[in-house]
Amino acid sequence: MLLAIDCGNTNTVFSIWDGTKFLATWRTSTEWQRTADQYFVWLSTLMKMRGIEAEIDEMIISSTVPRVVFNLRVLADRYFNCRPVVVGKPDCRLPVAPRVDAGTQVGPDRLVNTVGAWDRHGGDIVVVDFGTATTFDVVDTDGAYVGGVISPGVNLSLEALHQAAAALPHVDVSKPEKVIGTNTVACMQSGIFWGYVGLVRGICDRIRAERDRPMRIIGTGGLAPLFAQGDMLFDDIEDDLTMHGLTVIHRYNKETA
Ligand SMILES: Nc1ncnc2c1ncn2[C@@H]1O[C@H](COP(=O)(O)OP(=O)(O)O)[C@@H](O)[C@H]1O
Ligand SMILES: CC(C)(COP(=O)(O)O)[C@@H](O)C(=O)NCCC(=O)O
Ligand SMILES: [K+]
Repeated sequence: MLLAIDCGNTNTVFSIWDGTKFLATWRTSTEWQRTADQYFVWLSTLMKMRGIEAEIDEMIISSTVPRVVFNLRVLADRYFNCRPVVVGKPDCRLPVAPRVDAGTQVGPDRLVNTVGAWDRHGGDIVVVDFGTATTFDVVDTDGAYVGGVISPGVNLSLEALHQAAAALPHVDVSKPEKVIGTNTVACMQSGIFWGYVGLVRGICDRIRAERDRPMRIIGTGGLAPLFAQGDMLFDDIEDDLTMHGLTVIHRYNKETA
């Protein structure tokens, strides 16, 4: 069985696969101090509760936080007796090499999104991923990652407002009834919601214009469905795109070993 791990700056998602069959997924906060033993206790408890008996013998990791990879490698070695494939490391091959400036370290999550989108839809795609940052990953006609856009994440922006302005409270993101807010919270929610709708729309339009061809827009991340209520932003919303990409990269590395 394969354990695929997508470690973002806020949350780490574990998912378990029997070949291409999805079995289960669980989410924990990202903390680089967490040890292999802690991961194992947490994961094995959840697997037992779900009645998943078979043993994990393969692992793939994508991590935007370099420090957490050490303990995840220990987890693989100590408990699953395997050597993980780590996206972004020289010994992890990608189906199509990225075309970016020499020396650039592309976020592994963005490479994985690109591979997942290419496998499902072919090329000429933009993946919009609502994580800690909101990223736009552009997939060329041949499936290569050819760059994109990094914007501040939705919750990060809300938190920054709260931190920097004494009179602005912590608020959760939601779709406001009206654009013109008549209280502080409604004003902030409008700024974030309609601001991000405009940001996504504007950046995607400019990417399409720069590439001068139709591009399919795929939204992913927990907040994609919320922003899709504001405008026709996405052709598809695929919550499992990063995990799918991880399984594709894992299979590719196995087959080309
Ligand atoms: N369905 C959701 N509703 C509200 N907030 C969400 C939802 N899904 C994720 N978030 C928030 O969005 C932010 C990014 O989450 P996540 O996608 O896990 O980021 P990352 O991949 O960078 O770790 C976090 O602050 C998280 O709490
Ligand atoms: C842009 C990111 C911070 C997004 O991370 P996330 O929101 O998924 O935690 C991450 O992909 C990253 O650290 N990228 C490195 C720079 C780059 O992709 O060009
Ligand atoms: K992500």
